[in-house]
Amino acid sequence: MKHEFWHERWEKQEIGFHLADTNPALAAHWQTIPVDLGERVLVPLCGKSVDILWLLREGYQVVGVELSEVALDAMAESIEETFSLAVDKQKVGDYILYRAAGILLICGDWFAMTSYDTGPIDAVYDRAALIAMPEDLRRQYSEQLRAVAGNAPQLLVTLEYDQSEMAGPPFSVPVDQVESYYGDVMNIDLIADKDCLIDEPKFRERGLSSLRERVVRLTPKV
Ligand SMILES: C[S@@+](CC[C@H](N)C(=O)[O-])C[C@H]1O[C@@H](n2cnc3c(N)ncnc32)[C@H](O)[C@@H]1O
Repeated sequence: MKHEFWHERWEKQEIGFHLADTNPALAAHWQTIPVDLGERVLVPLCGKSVDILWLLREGYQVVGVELSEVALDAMAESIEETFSLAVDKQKVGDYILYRAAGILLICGDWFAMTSYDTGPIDAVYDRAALIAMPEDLRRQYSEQLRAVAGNAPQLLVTLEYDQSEMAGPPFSVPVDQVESYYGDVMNIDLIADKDCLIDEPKFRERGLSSLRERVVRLTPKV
């Protein structure tokens, strides 16, 4: 997707993907990810996800990457309110960095990011990031994730539906596609699979006849 598409979503607040509450899949399954408290969790394409607040509350450090300054201004405000701390915002090179103890939010293009920008990553939480990418960008997204986070374990929430019934985003990304992106170096375990069309009237209105949410755990092959 062009950057303009996402900037416009945030300017117009057309952000149907944003959840007011912690994603139940994160709360239910994060403990199955081999990462210790205090370690650094990367949240690519983070928007203003309240899942970041959950990870911080649990005791992890968080690195978020997001294109939209509107989103990260809102994220920084929630962090300040929730944890009563000041988030420092500074333009550094091509990025705007938001920093506080244990928190780094990078405003910039994911595809330009390096591991030098993010620092070392111990685990990844991908909700609505891989599935926000059209098919022609998905491999590049996964290669970028591997470049930035190496083989860090990952909790990935994906959706599967008949792509001919609805144009994304979100796009349908079946588990075998996840396997094709990461399976050479990661074990791919399907840890939850639910029919979620009943909870998603807006997708029913967009023409979907079936929608499954799949939670996938990726751990490095030894
Ligand atoms: C579907 S939203 C998901 C946001 C968040 N993960 C959540 O669960 O609410 C995708 C996000 O990716 C951001 N994004 C899209 N392309 C990007 C890029 N190239 N670099 C950084 N962020 C990007 C968009 O601005 C948008 O906030």
